[in-house]
Parts: sequence; structure tokens; C-alpha cells
Amino acid sequence: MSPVLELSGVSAGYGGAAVLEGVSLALRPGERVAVLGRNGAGKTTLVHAVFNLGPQVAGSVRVMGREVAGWPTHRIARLGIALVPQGRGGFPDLTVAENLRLATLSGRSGTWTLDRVFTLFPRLAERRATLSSALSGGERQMLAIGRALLTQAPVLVLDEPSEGLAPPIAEEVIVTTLGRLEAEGKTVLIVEQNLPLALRLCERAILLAGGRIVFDGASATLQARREMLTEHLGV
Ligand SMILES: Nc1ncnc2c1ncn2[C@@H]1O[C@H](COP(=O)(O)OP(=O)(O)OP(=O)(O)O)[C@@H](O)[C@H]1O
Repeated sequence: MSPVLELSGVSAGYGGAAVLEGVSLALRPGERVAVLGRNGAGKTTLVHAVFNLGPQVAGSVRVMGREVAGWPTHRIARLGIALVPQGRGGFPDLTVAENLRLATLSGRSGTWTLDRVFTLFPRLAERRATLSSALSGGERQMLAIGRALLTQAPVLVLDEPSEGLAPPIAEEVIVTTLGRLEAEGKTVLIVEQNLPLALRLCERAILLAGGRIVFDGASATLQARREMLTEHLGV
């Protein structure tokens, strides 16, 4: 099966300062892949390079087989890739239901409906009339994931979904989400600081250090490489 996302020799940075250098990776349909690395390793820059969200990018970025370098973000997303951004996005002055309804306007047909999102996250159903600015961190994360699902994109990229959440809440949201996405055969790229959770839920892991990929392989293999985890993640 051809990759749904493929980076070849990608370098990226800001204002002439390189953050990523020579990054190559390919995601096949249905894979769940964790991107790991210390603060500043370049994880968010990698995600932003895919969506053309700021960094200067050199090299090839292909989404669904199309070369997308330089495309505006909305056009890249329309190929069928959705971002759950760090900080979570959405419109703070709109209610939960309004934010979700806006996400359904992508024009893509699919199986995700508002009701299915509310079944996945019952807490959002209870809060449907609440302004999203009044949500807790966990609820805001559920909303961001719900919005991405409603675009019906087959590929989801989650940037640090557990950031700022109490560990049990982060675990609940991520386990619920990844369990559901696995059942649907969606492809998932997840930037995640919670190493045990990432390695448990994703069969493959990519470790970034100093803007380069230092490991790309089975999560179980990485888990056994204690010296690598200590050197590059400090665990
Ligand atoms: N918009 C920007 N302008 C300039 N430099 C940036 C910008 N965004 C990130 N950087 C720099 O790029 C480097 C990598 O940042 P990036 O956010 O990609 O790392 P990260 O691995 O996602 O880290 P974190 O876990 O802290 O989010 C850092 O040195 C950061 O200061």
C-alpha cells in the first residue's frame, strides 16, 4: 500500500535557523506512530512542516501521494489529513456543538456525525451548550479530537494531546481516542510526551533528537533500548 504521508530529506527551520535536518519517514494506511523527543527536538516543527504552518521547509512532503510543499494548509487538509493542534484550536466564543458543527463543513462524506462524537465523549454531550472557552483542559482536548474526526480525514495528526492534562485524564482521552481510531483503520501520527502510553498504544515509534531521526521502528524494540531512551529522553 502506498504511504498516506511521506517525508523525504526534509529540512525545516525558522528565519534561517535549522530545526529539522534530513528527515525521511513514511506512514502506511492504518499505522499508529508515536513521535518522541525531548523539548525542542523538533516534534512540533515536523508537524508544522507537514501542514505548512510556519517553518521554512526544504525537501519533499507528500500527502496521499501528492507533493504539497508550499500549499496552503486548508488545501493540504482537504487531501484527508487532520491536525489536532497543540493548544487545541477551535473557537473559544462558540459552544461545543457550534464548534463541532463547523468542523462538519469540510465537504467530505464519512461515518462521523455529531452523535457519534457525543457517544465517544459523553462529557462533550453534557457540555454541548457550553462555550468552549469554559471547558476544562480534558474537555477541550476531546473537542479538538471531535473536530478532527468530523472532517472525516483518514489520517490524524495529534500534537501533544496529553499536554497540561492530569495523567488519568490524559490517559482516558488518549486511550479512548486511539482505541476507536484503531477500530476504524485510521492512520495516526501522535506527538506524545507520555512515553509508556505512547509505546503501549502505537506499534511504531520515531525518536527525534537534535532535529534528526535517531530511531524509527517497532515500539517494543525502542522500549528495550534503555540506553537510547536515557540519552535522548532522559528516562
Ligand atoms: N515559530 C518559531 N519561530 C522560531 N523558532 C521556533 C518557532 N517554533 C519553534 N521554534 C524553535 O525550534 C526548536 C524546536 O521547536 P519544536 O516546537 O519543534 O520542538 P518540540 O520537540 O515540539 O518541543 P516541545 O516538546 O517543547 O513542544 C526550538 O528551539 C524552538 O525554540
